Amino acid sequence: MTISFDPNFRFSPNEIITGKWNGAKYRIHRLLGKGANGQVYLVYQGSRPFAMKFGFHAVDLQSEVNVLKAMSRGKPAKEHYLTDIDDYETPSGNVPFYVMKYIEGYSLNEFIHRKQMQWLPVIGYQLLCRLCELHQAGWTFGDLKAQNVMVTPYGQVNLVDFGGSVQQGKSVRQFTEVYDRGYWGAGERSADEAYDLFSFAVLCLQAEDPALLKEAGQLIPQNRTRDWLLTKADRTRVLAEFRPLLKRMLGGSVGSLEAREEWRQLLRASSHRTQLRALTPNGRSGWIRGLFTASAMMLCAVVYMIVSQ
Ligand SMILES: Nc1ncnc2c1ncn2[C@@H]1O[C@H](COP(=O)(O)OP(=O)(O)OP(=O)(O)O)[C@@H](O)[C@H]1O
Repeated sequence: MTISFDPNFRFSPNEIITGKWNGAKYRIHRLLGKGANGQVYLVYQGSRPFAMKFGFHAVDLQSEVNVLKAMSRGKPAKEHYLTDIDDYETPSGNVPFYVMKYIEGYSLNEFIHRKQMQWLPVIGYQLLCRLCELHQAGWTFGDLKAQNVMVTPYGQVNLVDFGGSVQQGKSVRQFTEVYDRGYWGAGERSADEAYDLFSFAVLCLQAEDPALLKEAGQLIPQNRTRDWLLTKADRTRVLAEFRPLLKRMLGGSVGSLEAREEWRQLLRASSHRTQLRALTPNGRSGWIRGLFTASAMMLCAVVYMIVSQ
């Protein structure tokens, strides 16, 4: 019998989880995060780290597994994000879980806080790449928000929590209000590329202006409009060059492949300008200028590597 997992229950460090059907053993290390759908732990199999998600409800966990399986199709086994699906047997019944690649890093908000805002265009590009992969496979991510975007210490971007993902053409079933097109009266809650791109644009605006989430959450329904977001887009600084594209995403008039390509071009052009600025003498004193030049050159090197992949 499969049981619902009690949200207040916690596994202890060093507890061994043995899968009922596949027999794989994992050692619990620590809780990585918890949310509406389940708990995610960092576990080890020998010395290899993995992330293990226990679902509060088998049906929700199953739909996440379906997306992850679809995303792995056609890829070599070593590239699969999903590595095991099983049940954990307890005296009161089975608790379903799945095991995935452990993403060592920070959520988008934490990363920006640590690594500074100039990385935002690079992160944006990689996030668009992840969304394109999903869209090309026929899915919509659905619940795109800063907590569901993980950035590794080397600036690589991954999506986590596919609980809100649905096949294109269906209705979006899990969303977070401020990122939701419907909340802004800007379109249906239907799963399409434009739905994710709208959330992507809001996410970018929020990354530049963290107060946006609170302000937006307090708006009365009549004031929740696309125009309100467009005004915010006009105030972007780090993403100033990306404004027209962000506005088209808010307007639903661009597809994800086109957006990714345009973002790539803009990123490349803005990195050239950063490089020129870093190499041009200015009023900064010696060591400050050295630091500035070094960090600008590192950013440009990363951009070069990413856009030429
Ligand atoms: N593969 C992973 N590697 C590292 N950390 C992860 C991984 N998957 C999830 N996490 C962490 O666990 C947290 C909770 O996971 P997840 O978002 O899947 O749970 P949830 O119950 O579906 O949450 P929500 O209520 O937001 O839908 C994430 O925010 C992230 O910090």
